[in-house]
Amino acid sequence: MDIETVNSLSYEEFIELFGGVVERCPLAAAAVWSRRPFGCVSDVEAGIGEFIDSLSESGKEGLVRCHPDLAGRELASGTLTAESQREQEGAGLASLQAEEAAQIAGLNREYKQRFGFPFVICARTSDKAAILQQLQQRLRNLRSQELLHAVQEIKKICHLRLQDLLHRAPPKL
Ligand SMILES: NC(=O)N[C@H]1NC(=O)NC1=O
Repeated sequence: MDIETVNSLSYEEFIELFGGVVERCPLAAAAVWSRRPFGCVSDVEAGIGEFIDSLSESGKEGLVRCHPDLAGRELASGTLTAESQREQEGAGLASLQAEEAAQIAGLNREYKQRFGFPFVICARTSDKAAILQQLQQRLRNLRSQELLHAVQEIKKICHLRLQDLLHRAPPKL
């Protein structure tokens, strides 16, 4: 999809297409709408990045909380967003041994208790071993470091989701 196509989308079409690039936060796409026309496709990503950076600390925490647990209940029940389902399956989280699943669930719980938001990592640039290692390591961070880290991971997830969309054929909306 080229930039002319992106610029020609109505607000509703734009949100339908880009509303999920930040997990369960269509506001991120809605916030960049007024920046049209975009000069190039990476302007969309830059705009979303700036929107995220402009959030207050509690806003950033809210953004992190929009993310489902990795290998959590929603993966088991098939109620994740299509994007998250694909990402978690790709990292091997849908086929964990019972012991691995219990270990990740325990660490996710510990992480949430310590920081008050879920552990977020870009699953597509990771695998289950790296996720487990990162969970253990990041649990030792300060809360402020972790919030920054989680926001960086959200931007990576957003980048890859945008790449998927932009390399797709133009939408038939
Ligand atoms: N908790 C968490 O990291 N969730 C996610 N990571 C990812 O790549 N997709 C997600 O939904």
